[in-house]
Amino acid sequence: MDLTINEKRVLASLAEMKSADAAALAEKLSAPTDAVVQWAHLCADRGLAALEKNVAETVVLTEEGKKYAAEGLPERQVLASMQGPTPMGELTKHPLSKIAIGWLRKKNWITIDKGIVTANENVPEGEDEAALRNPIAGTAGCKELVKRGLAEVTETVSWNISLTPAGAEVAAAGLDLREEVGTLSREQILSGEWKSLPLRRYSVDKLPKRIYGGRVHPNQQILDEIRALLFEMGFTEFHGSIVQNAFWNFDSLYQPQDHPAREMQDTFHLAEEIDLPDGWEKIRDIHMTGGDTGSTGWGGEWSPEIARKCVLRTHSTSLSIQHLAKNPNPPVKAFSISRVYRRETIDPTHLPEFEQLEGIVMDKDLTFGHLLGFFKEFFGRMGFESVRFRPGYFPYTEPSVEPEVWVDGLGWVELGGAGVFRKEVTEPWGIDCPVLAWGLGVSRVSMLRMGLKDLRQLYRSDIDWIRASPVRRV
Ligand SMILES: N[C@@H](Cc1ccccc1)C(=O)O
Repeated sequence: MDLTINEKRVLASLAEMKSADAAALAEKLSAPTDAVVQWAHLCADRGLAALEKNVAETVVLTEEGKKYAAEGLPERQVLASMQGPTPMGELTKHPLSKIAIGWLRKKNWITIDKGIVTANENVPEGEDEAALRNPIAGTAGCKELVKRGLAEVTETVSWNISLTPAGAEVAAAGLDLREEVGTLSREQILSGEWKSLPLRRYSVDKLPKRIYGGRVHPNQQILDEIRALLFEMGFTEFHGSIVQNAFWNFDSLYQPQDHPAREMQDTFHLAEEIDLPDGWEKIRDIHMTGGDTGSTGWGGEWSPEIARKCVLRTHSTSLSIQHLAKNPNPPVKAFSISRVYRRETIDPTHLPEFEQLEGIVMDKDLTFGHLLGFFKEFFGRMGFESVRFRPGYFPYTEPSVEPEVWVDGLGWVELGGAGVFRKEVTEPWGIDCPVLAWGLGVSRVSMLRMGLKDLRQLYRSDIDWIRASPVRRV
């Protein structure tokens, strides 16, 4: 029989003690009682020991109960305070009257006649009062106290453990009580000593404790995946400052200075200003008259002061146009994953700070069809099978679309905007071939990939969620 060392120790001690209380056995074995009970149960499973469970109830008075044990129950105290027949109005002035009067009536300790309360004669100690003096579990008095919240019953479990005849036999045959060996030394192996050592058995069906190594945050994992995918598709990456002047965030993108997106409630405006780049006059002219692009422009005034004022970038298209201004010659195929900032009321699907995936492709002979084709390919590789396009509007693109992907259970989900940059946007920088451009909400993609209902989860330091959250294909 493959007894563990602990089972053997239990049997050996029982052989001496015959039968023992678990606590006594625990003391003899210098082990916690719980552990000893567990080992005894293992012996019992093999038919070598028998356990008898005893549940003892003990009654403990609550704080309130202790107080009444010293001062008497409220009804007893109020009764004692009465000197002859008392008007009810008078009696209710006693601080304990609220509790006491009900009990006085129920116990029939008083008689009330026309508002006058008279104490009855012969009011002996009740079972509850006796229990208050001497609480004995199980008595009617104690039950009453428990009901009134004056006492609590706790259960203590004790075990009596004894050897069965089979156990006695095993013990009598002799038990090897040497410590089991968990690791073998080189010497023990070479000398052959290992053959006679009591080796600890491995339990192969026990699960080990889970160890959590470090991991990349699931949201970052998705961002990394998107970057890798775009590099694979031949894109380069661009970066830029979070703080932009209105010129790059709005004006260079042919967004009129009175455009609602530029209002206080939509944008974080800063006190700083940044000077306009060389060639800014062209942008002014385009806004006012169309310059020499053939456009009519927006008309009206255009203020360089307004254009200098800084904002937290509201979209990464502000970086795209700067990348193009620096690289006006084809081909350009570049992307950026950047945080952008908008004044949003925080809710499960809106945050004032979120990531955008911005992309531009510039080359001779590119068409709108290439843009749609790119999305089919890109989203397909991201795990979204169906993509469709809804007409959209942006001041800087024509035509414009809003790509949507199909998500089972949600339907069509809008992911951002895209289009072909207008000549009002490209011509000032000497760009003369088509530029496909898009900006997508990456957090949306993350939510869909992780099956999240609340965007905020992505930014919470919720270690359990981070450990458990799978990043899956949609
Ligand atoms: N900037 C747009 C997205 C977009 C980018 C480029 C072209 C067209 C649309 C947005 O933030 O929603």
